[in-house]
This record gives sequence, C-alpha cells and structure tokens, in this order.
Amino acid sequence: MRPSLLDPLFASLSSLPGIGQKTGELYARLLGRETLEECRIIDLLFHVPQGLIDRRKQPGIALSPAGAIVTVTARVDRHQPPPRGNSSVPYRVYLQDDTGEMALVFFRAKGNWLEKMLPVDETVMVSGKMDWFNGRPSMVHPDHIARIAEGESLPLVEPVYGLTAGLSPKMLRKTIEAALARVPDLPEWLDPSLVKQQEFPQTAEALRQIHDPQDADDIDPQSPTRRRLAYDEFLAGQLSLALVRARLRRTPGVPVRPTGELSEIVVRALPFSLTSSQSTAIGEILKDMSGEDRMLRLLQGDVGSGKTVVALMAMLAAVESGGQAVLMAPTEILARQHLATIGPLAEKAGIAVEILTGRTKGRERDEILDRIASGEARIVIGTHALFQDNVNYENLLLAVVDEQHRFGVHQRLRLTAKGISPHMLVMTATPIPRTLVLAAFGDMDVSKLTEKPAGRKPIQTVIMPAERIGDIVARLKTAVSEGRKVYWICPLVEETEESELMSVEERHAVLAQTFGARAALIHGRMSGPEKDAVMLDFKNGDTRLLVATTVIEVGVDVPDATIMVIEHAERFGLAQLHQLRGRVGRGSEASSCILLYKGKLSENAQARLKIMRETEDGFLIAEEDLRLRGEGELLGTRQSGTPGFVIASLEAHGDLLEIARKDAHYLLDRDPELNSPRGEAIRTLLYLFRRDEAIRFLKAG
Ligand SMILES: Nc1ncnc2c1ncn2[C@@H]1O[C@H](COP(=O)(O)OP(=O)(O)OP(=O)(O)O)[C@@H](O)[C@H]1O
Repeated sequence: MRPSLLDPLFASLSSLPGIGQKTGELYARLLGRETLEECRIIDLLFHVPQGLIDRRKQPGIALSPAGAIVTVTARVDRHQPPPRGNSSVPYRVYLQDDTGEMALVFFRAKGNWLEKMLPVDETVMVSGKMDWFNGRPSMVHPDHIARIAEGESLPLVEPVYGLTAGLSPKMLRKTIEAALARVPDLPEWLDPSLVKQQEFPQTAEALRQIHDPQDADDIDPQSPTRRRLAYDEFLAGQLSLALVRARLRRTPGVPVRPTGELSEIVVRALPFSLTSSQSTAIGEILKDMSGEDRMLRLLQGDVGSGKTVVALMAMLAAVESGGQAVLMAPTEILARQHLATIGPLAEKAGIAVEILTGRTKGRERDEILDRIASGEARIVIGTHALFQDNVNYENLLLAVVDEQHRFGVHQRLRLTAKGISPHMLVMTATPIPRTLVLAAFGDMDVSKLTEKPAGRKPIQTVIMPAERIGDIVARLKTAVSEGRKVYWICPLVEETEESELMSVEERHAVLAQTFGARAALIHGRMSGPEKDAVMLDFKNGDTRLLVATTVIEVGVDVPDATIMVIEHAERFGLAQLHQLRGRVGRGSEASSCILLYKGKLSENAQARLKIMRETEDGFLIAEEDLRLRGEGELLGTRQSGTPGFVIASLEAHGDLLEIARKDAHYLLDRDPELNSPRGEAIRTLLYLFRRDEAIRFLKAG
C-alpha cells in the first residue's frame, strides 16, 4: 500500500486547477503518456527545468542575439494589422528602445486583444525568442507580455522547461506552482552521514528548489539539489534490482527442457541459415533456461544483427517444454512487426501467435485473455498491456523484453511481480557500456550478436549539404522508378519554436509533387492503426518513399528498403543516426544513406558525420559517441539523460551510482524486508520513484 502521505503527489494531474480535456492532452504529450489519466502530479514535478532566463541583464533590442530567449523593455510605437481579408499576413506590433526597433509578430491574432495588451506609447516588457531577418529583429508570438504601467512585471529569473506545441511557458509554470503546493513533508531515508557529506537538501526541499533556480549553478547537474534527486533515483533503482534478484534467488526456476521438435521445423523453414553469433546466443540462452536458477540474460546485438530469430528460438523452447512465452515490444508498431515476422514461422510449427496491446479491445480482448489464461495461447506478443493486472498466464516460462532503451527497470519488475517470475531475456539494440548495463539492468548475464548475417553489402554513406536536395530528388526519382524503396527522415512533426526545422508534413507535401501517391507519411502523432496501414503499404510496395520522423528509428524491418535520406543529420546524435541508418542494409541489395546537413557544421557535428561515413560497426560507433557526447546521447535520449531515469544521468552522476549500489546492498543485508524505521522510509522512496513494484518482492508483500 502506498504511504498516504504520498497521495497528493500521486493524484491525477487533472486535479490541479486549469487542466481541462484540451490542456490535459498537452500535458499527456509533454510527459510522454497516452492520456491525461496516466499523468500524476509527481510526473510533472519530475519534468525539471533545462535552463533559466535571467532578466536581471537586458541588453536592449539591437544587442539581443539571434536565436536567444531575451527580455526587452520597450515602448510600443505602432500597430500594423494585416490587410483586410488576408489572414496569411501576420499582425505586427513595433517596439522601440534606446538601441533600436523590433517587430512583434502574431499570426491569426485578434486585433482587439493586441490593442489591449500593447497600447501605443505604453512601455511593456516582452520575452521570447529573438529572430533576426535581413538585419531586422523580430519576435514571433512572445512567451510573455507585461504592461509596466499596469504594475505588471515578469519574474527576474525564470526557469525554462521543455515544452510541447500549444503549451506556453506561462501555463506550464502556473501548473507547476500548483503542483509544488502539494508537496508534503517527506521522511529522510538516507543515512545522515551521507546527507552531510554530500550536502544534500531534503527530498521535498530539493523538489521545490529544482523548480526555482536562482542562477546557472542551480541548473547544473552537479547542484546539490539535482545530485540529491539523482541519488534518490539511483538508490530506488538499485534497491528494486536487488529486490528482484533476492526474489529470484528465493524461488527456484522451472527448468526448461526443450525437445527441439518445434525449433527444428522453424529452423528448416528459415530462408537463411543462422549466423554463428546467433547459434552461440541461442546455446547460452537454452543452457540458462535448463537450469534451476532463473535466467536473467541480456541479448545485445547491433542493428540488423537478427535478434528476433534468437528470441523466437528461446520462445519455442519454452513452448516445447509445455509452457508459454511472451514477447513485449516497446511500441505498437514493433509489436505488430514482431507478429508479422514470428507469426508465420511459428505457424509452420503449428503454433498460433496472439497479439495483445493497448489497442486490443472489447470481445476480442476478452477472448485473448481467456486463451492466455487457459494456456491455449502459447506465444503472445504485445506491449506493456501484456502485464496488466487482468492478464493471467497458465504457465509462463519465458518473457522476452525487447527493450530498445524504451523501458525502465520497473516494467520488468511489473512482469516478475505477476507472481510467476519466468525466465527473462532482455533485448537491446545499441551496444552499451558496462556501467550503463549495471545501472539499467543490474548484474545480468550478457549474450552478444557480434556479426551480421552473411551476404549483407556495406551501406554507402555520403554527406551532403541540404542545398543539393534537387539533385537527390532527381536521383531518387530514378531509383523509385526502378522499384527501390526510400526512407526520408525529418527531425520534427510540426513547426514548433524551432521553426527552422523542416516539418515532416511540409517535406511530404513537397516530395509528393514529384512522387505523387507513391510518397507516404508517418509520424508519432498518427493513431496506431494509421501508422500500421502506412507501414503495410510501404512493406507491400504500394508506396515507395516514406517520409518519417524518428518513429521508425527502432526496430522497423523492411528488408527491401535500400535508400535512406536523413535531413538535418547534424542535429542527431551518433547512436540515433546509427539506429536510423540500420533501417537500410537489411537485405541482400546494396544500400545507401544520404546525410543532409544545413548551415555551417560545428566541429563535433563534423566528427559525428565523419564517423558515420567511415564505419557501420555499432560497437565502434558507441565508443566514439561516448567520447564525443557522453552516455545520455549514446542512447539517443538527448536531454533526458540516462534511460529509465528522470533526473539521474550516468554521465553527470556516475559517482553516485556506485554509492547507491553499495547503500542498497547494505540496507537489504540488514533489513531484507524493509521493516525497520529506515526501511519504512525507503518504501516511501520506492513509491516516489515508481519503483513500487519492487515492494511486492518483499516476503510479506
Ligand atoms: N542469419 C541470418 N541470415 C540472413 N538474414 C537474417 C539472419 N537473421 C536474421 N535475418 C534477417 O535480418 C533482418 C534483421 O533481423 P532483426 O529484425 O531480427 O534484427 P534486429 O537485431 O532486431 O535489428 P534492429 O535492432 O535493427 O531491429 C530481418 O529481415 C531478418 O529476417
């Protein structure tokens, strides 16, 4: 049971003032949740500022740098409404200060509102991103406007948060303030000497401080506030991993003794022979599964190295031994893709494969749940829906988690918490360093797929300035008419504050002029069935050019797609480029990858693109990436640091991880059931960081 003192933090975000259906959707998107119902107040509090605006210094209009968030105090000189009946022209309001003049630009704005907010001759304070165009400064839709004459002002220091289109900094700030008011006093769960040595604030205080930075030091990952929360998070993570391991040790596994009948049929049906890496990995997995101890193994393989077949063989072993196996994918697209690959192969061996995702509803869902409970369903593929409370397995022997860096520890815990603790195989794509494995997975055994299937031709990678798009399109036209398939990757779904980024929709519209209906579009804001339909058309060849955001980054497998264009390649991290490029070069045809860049490349961006051109070796790329960018980037999660963690980042807080690991062991050695007073407080910590599934691993739980 969750300690009642945390109730206010786990209340729905919708209980805060001003959050209706519409804003709720924005918050769900911001926090990466499907619906508002899934957003808790604590989730918002863990959405921490990435920077701060310091209004204590205001350089004036003419000295405000392009692209920077600036604050200007100036006099309203004149309004320039758009010509009547022409709503495509923006409404402009001109401001002047001692240094010069600038325009505030409003699209589809209401004139009355602007006249009220920005009366001529009045002095106002505005804040927003400064653009310079042809030597003239302007600000499109300022984030804030304050009328000095009305006694309004802007805070002199303001935190800057990651936003989503439609959510203004002001709205977010207000909601966070309301959320902060709900933070209760929390017990101290850390050892007093550590608190003293590290100069940690209390957790509740740290939550308040992190949202109220006073200067750049407070934003720094090394600030005591951030280090405190990072430590809490690492400790919660390490405790959960340790609790799982303790539980695994307590309950012996069910040895899996495969007969080999099914896997033989499938191996014979494969259109290729297994690589020796694949065979070795399968051998290691079967050996683990045949023992009394539960398997807890990580399968690491570079892009396109053929992890799926390995997983299938492990699942067949579980089935042969009279049990069930599940495969959990991080996204709906990937779950369906696994079904498409695995389904027909398993069918050859007479096994029907079921799929269960958030989208499976109503009668269909009930029937599938029945078949899972009765054991009729032997292999089930799905998303995290596989482990919801109402899913009961007859005899689950193996769970394969296709992690792709999207899950955290607690999804795996949830799975084991179903009381069944099956053998577990976790698959990850990019090779990751040992420390990261430790943080995210604990002490797991590792199998690696080090070679690619035979017959793969190297991917030819070229780097080109975006100005050459015309040539590229002409070349693609020929390629498409010869029947080839192309991915075209754009960085963002729609124009946001980073307006210079080409939106995927716009790019699709442009390419459709050349490719007509053969050009398709896919992005993360489309519904699941829409995405499936688009992928299917592309797979079948009904469309040949797929304009996409990074939704296709992980795991998408269309072996006859052979060309990839990546726009703004300079903005992607190496790991992400490698993952994206891994979508081509998956068949026997030669493939190519065109990395387009815009503007002058920074030294670091040049180095990244050069590495991409020189090698396809994921292990090497991972090392280089680590050198250039640090671990957060290695996993393709640019701002959010280490996957599975909201505040902690290995790059910044690696020293704390080791302390947390020892602390967790020390704690559990002395108080394995967390019954002491400190143990009680530790339970609160686990709940706070949503590692509460781990509590079920306590004997009493
Ligand atoms: N031994 C093999 N020989 C030839 N082709 C293979 C072999 N094993 C797998 N493949 C094919 O290679 C492609 C990639 O396999 P798979 O989708 O399992 O890769 P992956 O390891 O999951 O990579 P990613 O992480 O990039 O998705 C598939 O089309 C698969 O059918």
